[in-house]
Amino acid sequence: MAKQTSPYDPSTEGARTDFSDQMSYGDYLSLDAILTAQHPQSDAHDEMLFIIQHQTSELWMKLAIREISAARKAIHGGDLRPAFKMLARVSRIFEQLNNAWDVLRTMTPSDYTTFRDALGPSSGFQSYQYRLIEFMLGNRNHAMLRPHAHREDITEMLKAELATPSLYDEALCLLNAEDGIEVPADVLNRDVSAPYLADDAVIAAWQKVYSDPGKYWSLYELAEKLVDFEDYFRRWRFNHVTTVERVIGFKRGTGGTGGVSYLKKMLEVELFPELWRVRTAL
Ligand code: HEM
Ligand SMILES: N[C@@H](CC(=O)c1ccccc1NC=O)C(=O)O
Repeated sequence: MAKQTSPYDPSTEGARTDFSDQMSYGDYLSLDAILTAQHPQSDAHDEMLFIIQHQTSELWMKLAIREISAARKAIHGGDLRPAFKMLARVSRIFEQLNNAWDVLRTMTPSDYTTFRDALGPSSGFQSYQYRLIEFMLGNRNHAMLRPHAHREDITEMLKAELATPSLYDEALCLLNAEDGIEVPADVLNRDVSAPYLADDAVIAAWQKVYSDPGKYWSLYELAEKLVDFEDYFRRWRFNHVTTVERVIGFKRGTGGTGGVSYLKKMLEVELFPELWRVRTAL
């Protein structure tokens, strides 16, 4: 007969068990707030998946914003090593977001239509953290402020970002600070709130860096970190549009856009245009 053993009790080796007046795991992480923040608008089984997918994406975006903001500050101060670490982390965050589409893809059009109407006019198009990330990276379109007009605090925050040099503006400023490399004054002194337009002289400046990586190693590494990040960002956009086509076909979006047609147009956006164009010149 098998010997009867009682379940192991971790408190015998000192595991703490009394949190009546000490901070516990749930206290530290505010789990009561997070785990009671799911409010499905229907009885559909898949709506919880949809909500948690978006909430976790917003949490990762919160971290990405913090890292991009700190990286931009470090680049501004010429302190590249911490900036590299933070940009590498942002790429990994987007890799995480890219992998998360695999979970959402388990939701079929039949599943989604059971609760799509309950979403009303709400849409990811109104994600202010997503818009902030786009603005920080330099994709600055004032029309994207409009869905936030009903929230003065968010509008102010997004407008403040539009008035701040983007991550790429800071990279170009550093590029210009390098001996023997020049970025045109009209690029450096541009209206930072306007969309960035590719410039041939900036391609030439990056070309110097890529033609002699040993001499310009820090700028070379910075450029590659930015390209790496844009690569992951493009993959996020592509995964999104492919999932959308798979789930709603060519229906209009709840946000009012053409849906897939709008998202395909967004695939054309280039964040760091000269870093892609310089490759043709090498
Ligand atoms: C079945 C899943 C999804 C569908 C069918 C869907 C559909 C759409 C559509 C049609 C748009 C265009 C705007 C509109 O008219 O509504 C859009 C935009 C957007 N969605 Fe989704 N989406 C899905 C999942 C997600 C997820 C998981 C996220 C992550 C946060 C997300 C974030 C966004 C963002 C940020 C935009 C604005 C993109 C831009 O302006 O470039 N969506 N989505
Ligand atoms: N735009 C989607 C709805 C949607 O996906 C959505 C709705 C509310 C909150 C987040 C969403 N995700 C991305 O747009 C649709 O047209 O079905």
